Amino acid sequence: MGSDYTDYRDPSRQVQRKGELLNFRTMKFCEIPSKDVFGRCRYVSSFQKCNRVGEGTYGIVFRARDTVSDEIVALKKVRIDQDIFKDGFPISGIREIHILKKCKHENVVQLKEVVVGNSLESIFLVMEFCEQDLASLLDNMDSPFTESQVKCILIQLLKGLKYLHSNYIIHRDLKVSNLLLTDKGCLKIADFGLARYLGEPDKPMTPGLVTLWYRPPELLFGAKIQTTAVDMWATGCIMGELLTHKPLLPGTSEISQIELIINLLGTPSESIWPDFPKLPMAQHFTLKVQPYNNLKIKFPLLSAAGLRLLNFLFMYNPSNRAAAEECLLSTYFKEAPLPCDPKLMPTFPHHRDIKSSSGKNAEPAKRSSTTTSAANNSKPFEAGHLPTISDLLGSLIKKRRVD
Ligand SMILES: Nc1ncnc2c1ncn2[C@@H]1O[C@H](COP(=O)(O)OP(=O)(O)OP(=O)(O)O)[C@@H](O)[C@H]1O
Repeated sequence: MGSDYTDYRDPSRQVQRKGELLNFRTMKFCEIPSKDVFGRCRYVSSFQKCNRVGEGTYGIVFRARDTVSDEIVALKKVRIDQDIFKDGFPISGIREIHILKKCKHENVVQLKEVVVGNSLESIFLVMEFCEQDLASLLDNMDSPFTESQVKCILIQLLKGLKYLHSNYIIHRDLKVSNLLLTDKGCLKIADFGLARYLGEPDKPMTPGLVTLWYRPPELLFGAKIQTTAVDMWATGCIMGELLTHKPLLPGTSEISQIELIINLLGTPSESIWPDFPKLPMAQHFTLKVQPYNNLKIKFPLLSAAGLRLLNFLFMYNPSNRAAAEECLLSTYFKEAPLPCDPKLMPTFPHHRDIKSSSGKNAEPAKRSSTTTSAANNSKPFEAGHLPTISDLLGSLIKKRRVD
């Protein structure tokens, strides 16, 4: 390695050199291994914005056309604001790039490239385009999914999760709006802004991250360590939502979320969950006593195998909760009605084709990227030196440190 590993805190050395990255744990520069260099980023002006398809906490997503290849893609503008370095790790956008770059599975949304606008903060993820997300689909469907469609969706979700978990990636924000569906019936897990590698970082993870309705009891009771079981609880909530066509546990606060869980599954106890009394919040709450598991009442039409699967996903003790691989072996997927083939999933009307609010649908995406105040304050990239992803990450980290 040719890097001199100079300490970042040396004031004469605070500029990242080409091909280097600041390791923010050691605060030293290190050379980027060639396998991790993604190539030069294109400008976002190579894309023509068609319409906005979604907006989440961390970014706006557009349907766009690659003017070079003519391909339709999803362009997610990464929102770069105050949350950099929050809980000791760079912003969600950087996490998302880092993790998605490593993922290659048909049930995980594919990151094609990262493109840049006129400023350092203007960064876009170019992803394969998916015509639907399950949240807007559920909101707009006249009749619920059939059970065989639900099974088809669940199997794909579980395959995607099996891949992620076997690669030590925890998604941490599974919910219907983060599950995309192509017109070919292929489900893709998206939005890796909160994803983490299992066991990383060393310090405890923030417990309040997973969206409330999908948040598992261990996080509600303040567990600091998160495992892949977090995603499996969310999978149980998604299974319930797909079957009943409405959110299963729509709590309005952490307390009401805990109450809804207890109403459905009974009160947790040390006998079924030995670590429970040790959790920080377990000592603060006096829990309502509810001795019954009401899953069978909530899902009267679900087969015994379906109920077994749901119960396995809803184990209070995260160590006993079903793993994705185990769920895929469930009898539920082998009994009638059998899961439909993804190719036979119906094509649903496209509900998200909202016209861009500016009314300038065919404007190049670059236009919108230059209107943010952050963009206006920033130095444009020099012509002839398009950054690499590593340059971008390094610049962002440096900027925030200096700020
Ligand atoms: N690849 C894609 N193809 C089509 N639509 C997409 C794609 N990625 C995201 N979307 C749409 O944009 C919405 C928001 O995207 P995403 O969840 O990645 O953003 P976010 O800011 O991280 O959201 P959240 O608030 O859930 O954290 C999704 O619900 C979906 O409707």
